[in-house]
Amino acid sequence: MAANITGKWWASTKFRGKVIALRREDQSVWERRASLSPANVRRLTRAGVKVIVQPSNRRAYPIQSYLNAGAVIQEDISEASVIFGVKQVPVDLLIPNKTYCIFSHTIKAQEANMPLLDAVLEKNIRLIDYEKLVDESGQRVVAFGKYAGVAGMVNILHGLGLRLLALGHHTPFMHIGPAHNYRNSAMAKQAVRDAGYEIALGMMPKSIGPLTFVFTGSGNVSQGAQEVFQELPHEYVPPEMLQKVADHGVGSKVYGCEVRRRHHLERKEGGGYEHEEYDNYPGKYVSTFSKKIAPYASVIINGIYWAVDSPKLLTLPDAKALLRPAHTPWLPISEGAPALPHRLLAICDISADPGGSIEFMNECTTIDTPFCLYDADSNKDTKSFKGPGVLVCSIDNMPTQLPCEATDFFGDLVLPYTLDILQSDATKPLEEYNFMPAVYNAIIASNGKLTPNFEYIQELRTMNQKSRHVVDVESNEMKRVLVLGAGRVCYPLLEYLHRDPAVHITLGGSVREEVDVLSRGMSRVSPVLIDVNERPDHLSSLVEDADIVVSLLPYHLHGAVAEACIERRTNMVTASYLTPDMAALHDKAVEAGITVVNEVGLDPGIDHLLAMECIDEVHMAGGKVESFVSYCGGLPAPECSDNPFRYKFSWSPRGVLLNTLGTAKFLEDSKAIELSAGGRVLEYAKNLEFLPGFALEGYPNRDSIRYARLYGIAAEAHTVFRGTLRFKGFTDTMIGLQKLGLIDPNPHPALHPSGPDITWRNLVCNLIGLSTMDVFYDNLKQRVADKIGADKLDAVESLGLLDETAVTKMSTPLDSLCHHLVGKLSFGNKDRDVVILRHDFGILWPSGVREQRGITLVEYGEPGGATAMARTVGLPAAITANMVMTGEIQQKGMVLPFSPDLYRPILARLRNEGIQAKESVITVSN
Ligand SMILES: NC(=O)c1ccc[n+]([C@@H]2O[C@H](COP(=O)([O-])OP(=O)(O)OC[C@H]3O[C@@H](n4cnc5c(N)ncnc54)[C@H](O)[C@@H]3O)[C@@H](O)[C@H]2O)c1
Ligand SMILES: N[C@@H](CCCCN[C@@H](CCC(=O)O)C(=O)O)C(=O)O
Repeated sequence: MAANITGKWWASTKFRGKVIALRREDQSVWERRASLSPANVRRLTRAGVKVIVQPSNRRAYPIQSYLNAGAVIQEDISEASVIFGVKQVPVDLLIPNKTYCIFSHTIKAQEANMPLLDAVLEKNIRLIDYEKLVDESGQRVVAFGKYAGVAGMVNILHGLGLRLLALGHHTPFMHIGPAHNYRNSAMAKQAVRDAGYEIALGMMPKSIGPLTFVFTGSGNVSQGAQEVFQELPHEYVPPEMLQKVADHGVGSKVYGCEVRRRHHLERKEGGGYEHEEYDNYPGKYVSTFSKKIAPYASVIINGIYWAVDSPKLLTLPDAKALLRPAHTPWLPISEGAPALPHRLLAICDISADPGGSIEFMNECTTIDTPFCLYDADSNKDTKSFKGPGVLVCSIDNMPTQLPCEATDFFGDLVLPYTLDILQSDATKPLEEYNFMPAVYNAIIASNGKLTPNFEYIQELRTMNQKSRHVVDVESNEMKRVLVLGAGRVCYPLLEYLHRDPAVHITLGGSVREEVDVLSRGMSRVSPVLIDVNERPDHLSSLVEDADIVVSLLPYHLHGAVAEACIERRTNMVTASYLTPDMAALHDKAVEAGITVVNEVGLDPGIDHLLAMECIDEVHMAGGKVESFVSYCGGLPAPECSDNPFRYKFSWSPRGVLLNTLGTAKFLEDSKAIELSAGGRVLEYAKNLEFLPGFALEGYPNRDSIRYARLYGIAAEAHTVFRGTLRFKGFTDTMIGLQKLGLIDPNPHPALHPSGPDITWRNLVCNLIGLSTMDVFYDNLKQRVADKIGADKLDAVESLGLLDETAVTKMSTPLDSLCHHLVGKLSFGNKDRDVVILRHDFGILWPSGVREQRGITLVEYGEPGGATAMARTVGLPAAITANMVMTGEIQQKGMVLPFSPDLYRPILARLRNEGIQAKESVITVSN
């Protein structure tokens, strides 16, 4: 209810003898406001109220003006029964048994202000919070909001000028200063108007295109901001027209768009918006702001009230999608008139809720440092105008930048309630008073207790304390990562995650030595022995204790881990292909609300990221990808390729061998080619010349046609091929072993672990069908040569497969051979590996020009240190895990890294780790 102060209230005798005080603000050096202006004080003193004003040279209204208004200026305010202030009061300055009217910031149980609330209760203070002075419809009746809007808009126009300059453009906004540089809002508006004349005269650079300003909310803040905006030559458009003006509007004015709830909120189920339902059940709604409105905004001025359970306007992943180049080929750009990096240039978050409606605003800026640049790829803020990102201004005390007007505005609103409040004597029971409902409902504490409406604060505190206690006790406020598998690619992942002191890692694996060795030297890595097949209960409890699981187990075990993650609602990351088993868990993962990111290693992984970066860029510029041929290999560096395979194991040996038996599908000149299992892929090997200094060959790897679809090039590409890279000689040797029957994953009676011992020579005799093992050695060699070709005999012999040494029997020929080869083909301490990844794109541009683009990544490992394979698998997986933990990836279910909000930040962070591909371009024809 609005208070009525009409009539000759000042003539009433009931105010005579009352004493109130206006305290000096001490919460911030910028705080120049007061809650009552000299004009307000004059009215009170005329009514016989004694108003004591504490001296302050910082207050914008000089002390003389309060003196002239009849106030008593003195340090000691203890005589007053009611003390008015703006911001929180230091605990030791709270005077017992008084009524205080302030913004206490305690109603959400804000931790920082709980000591203040405790002191209020202890000192028997009656606390009235302006934020809770509301009318019958729940609308706040006293607020500085309008001036937050005015100051915010001036600030963001000032920031926009500086940001555009850093991006290479002088604009009329350069002549607008920060709000506190102006004596009052009229002078600030004059500066805005002057900038507006220049805009109208066509002085905005053409290459930046039209500017659109989106205002969220329609309350005081938004209205204040729009008052300033309207000083520019402008046109308002409805949200549905925003895209059109963002693309094809003119530069001689700016465009405004006021976005109300109904424009972007819709029911999760069934769509539509209903005001009352939303007020009561905000959780039933989603916001389409990030998809339908934000992509067409140059500047967002956020002035909505945001409650914890209501949908966010912009999430962390939204920022990644928005901060990408806009497709505006019609703008006249050149080196001296560069294109903007993306359309969204600046956000003025006047709502200033860290982690709230603008999720990536995680700390308010200040009047001293009003701006930061938020870079979505690194998920970091910098206090700079230069570099990648969107400019954010989120000062939470903007009205104090225009202190006199803010004081006048607020004081006029609060004065009528002051008349009611000044009867208060905190020593007397609340029941003795008949406060007007607005005032009564704003009393948070009285007579040593929270008032009934605010008892929830105590519950909220208990809840907060409990959850903090759980965090403290159980995880020391740490993020808890469970890494499963302590094999060849694990170390760089651990090292990356362990850099964050707030991360604790549990490293689980079935081999004690592996988990112990890797945990050594990293204080926050705890080794745990676990066989995930044998101890599902143990797995489940480890998963329950984790915030995220990274599975670096052999890929056939990921399914069991994913089931445990679904059961325990824990997110998960793997570097492995999304197998049909894993894909089948998608719906369950969505239902459990968890994120499972797959294929974020090297191949699959970095290959996808680089492919998608190029494909999206080509598509954005109107081109087509006609062919995509990609090879990747984890190899020994050439100087370490001293064995018949020219190969050493830098990742799971069994996986390497099994892959030679897999099926493959690819598209070659519009013809789909399918290769059956059992070794056909090796027959398809061919020599490769893209790095002529290396003797490379390659053969098809799995189903490439699936990726044509997933990459979005199925309709335009005639060739899509993904292959495995080896040094020449690998496939010949492997074909030889296949022909001998050694690459066979099925059990063989001679290899039963509890059967009789057998030598490699005898096993080979058996496999090639010799009835006797007692065969003359030269004869055996001849028979082997007949079977596999004479050219492959040396390889078989030098691998010791014709020796009289015992086989470690592992049931199948493949596993027994794998065990044997691990001994022969492992990296020694002085060896190093190399990873080679090559993409060749055939691109057709709209002009008809054809281009051949090569993307090449060559990475060497450190002798005795991390292999290139481990770095290129472990780092993207670790970066992804980190992004899931920070909320940068929020998509639920089985996720692949094909969208820019994933591949851009992962690639950017890999570049920071020194992992960077090179690009070469050849224009082919016209
Ligand atoms: N995307 C890529 O580029 C890429 C590259 C390399 C590896 N990978 C994948 O990453 C994963 C790890 O590869 P790696 O080279 O480190 O493998 P690895 O064989 O060297 O290590 C596997 C680890 O899993 C452990 N393990 C095996 N069975 C287990 C069980 N039942 N319970 C608990 N632990 C068990 C082993 O002891 C070992 O620590 C594999 O799935 C692999 O296919 C992906
Ligand atoms: N194709 C290259 C690089 C392989 C990296 C390992 N990738 C595994 C992933 C298996 C998985 O975990 O799903 C593969 O088998 O290709 C090469 O063979 O040298």
